[in-house]
Amino acid sequence: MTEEAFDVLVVGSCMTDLVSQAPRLPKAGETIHGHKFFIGFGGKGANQCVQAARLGAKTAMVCKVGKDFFGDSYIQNFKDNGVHTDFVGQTSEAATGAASIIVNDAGENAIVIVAGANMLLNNEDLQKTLPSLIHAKVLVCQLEISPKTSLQALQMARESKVKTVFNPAPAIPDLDPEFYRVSDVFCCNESEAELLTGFSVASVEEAHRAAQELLRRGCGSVIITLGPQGCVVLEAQGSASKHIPTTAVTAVDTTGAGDSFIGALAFYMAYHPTIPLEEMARRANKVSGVSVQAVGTQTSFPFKKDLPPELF
Ligand SMILES: Nc1ncnc2c1ncn2[C@@H]1O[C@H](COP(=O)(O)OP(=O)(O)OP(=O)(O)O)[C@@H](O)[C@H]1O
Ligand SMILES: [K+]
Repeated sequence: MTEEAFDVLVVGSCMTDLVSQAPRLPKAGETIHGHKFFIGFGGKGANQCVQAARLGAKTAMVCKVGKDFFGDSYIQNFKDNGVHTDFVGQTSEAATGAASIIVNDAGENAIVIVAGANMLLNNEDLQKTLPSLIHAKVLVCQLEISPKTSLQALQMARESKVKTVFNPAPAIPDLDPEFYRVSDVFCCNESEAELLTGFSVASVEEAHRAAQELLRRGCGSVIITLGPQGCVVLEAQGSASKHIPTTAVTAVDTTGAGDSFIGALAFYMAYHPTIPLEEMARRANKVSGVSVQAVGTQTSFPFKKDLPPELF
């Protein structure tokens, strides 16, 4: 067992994106020629971990990949990004998570996600992280692995007084209410907030109302991200939520913006724990605002050296 100290631990998913660009989406039974193909590293957990690492966080990823080519190359990708891979398991029982994506010239897509090895990450894997987990500053979880494993990880962190960030994505309507109680920061986007609360979240005003409802369910604080409108932050019971607007940028590709925001938030919680959550959110807006100005997911995430020093 390793007992090296990691400040940010992410328990979550790894997915290999297999992207084909074609003039149109093929019909059932049809084969067509596309004009471009590329492989991307994705998965919400891995994306968030890579963004935190690029800002300078000492991170470890807790996940499961297949004993296959994509699993090997994902482990190399973590190493290339300075993410520790001590807790990346490889299984021969399932393939590395993959998303086969077809994008047509109108920018529409058709996607098949096979979660594969991600769904095999279990309690036994979490127990191996315990010596490191208890010394971590922040633990981050999402819902692209078994919800049971995510909840267990959040509970373990709570017991060790490690700060928890929970990103309920992709949202499930019947989320176990315990998730709220184990989240120090519950951070979601508009559509996730809508699905979870049943409220419409189409404006800043409506986001304020949804944030109050999510907080009422027991989390420590709530952030709802609002794309070009920044985010809404609600820090504690009885207080008012604040809108944290962001600077207008020319968005090229918003894929991964939410993950960039959460990775940055985890970085600030680990390394600047005394600054107010609103200020962390203001800075995370800036980091994710950079990511929307470049194509791809991890390829668009900024490094510390690309960002203004006042963010650190
Ligand atoms: N057009 C934009 N201009 C500036 N900042 C943006 C823009 N879009 C997103 N952001 C930043 O990224 C953060 C997260 O974006 P968003 O709320 O769209 O998350 P998301 O829906 O999870 O993203 P995605 O699903 O595209 O990864 C926002 O809070 C904001 O700070
Ligand atoms: K992007």
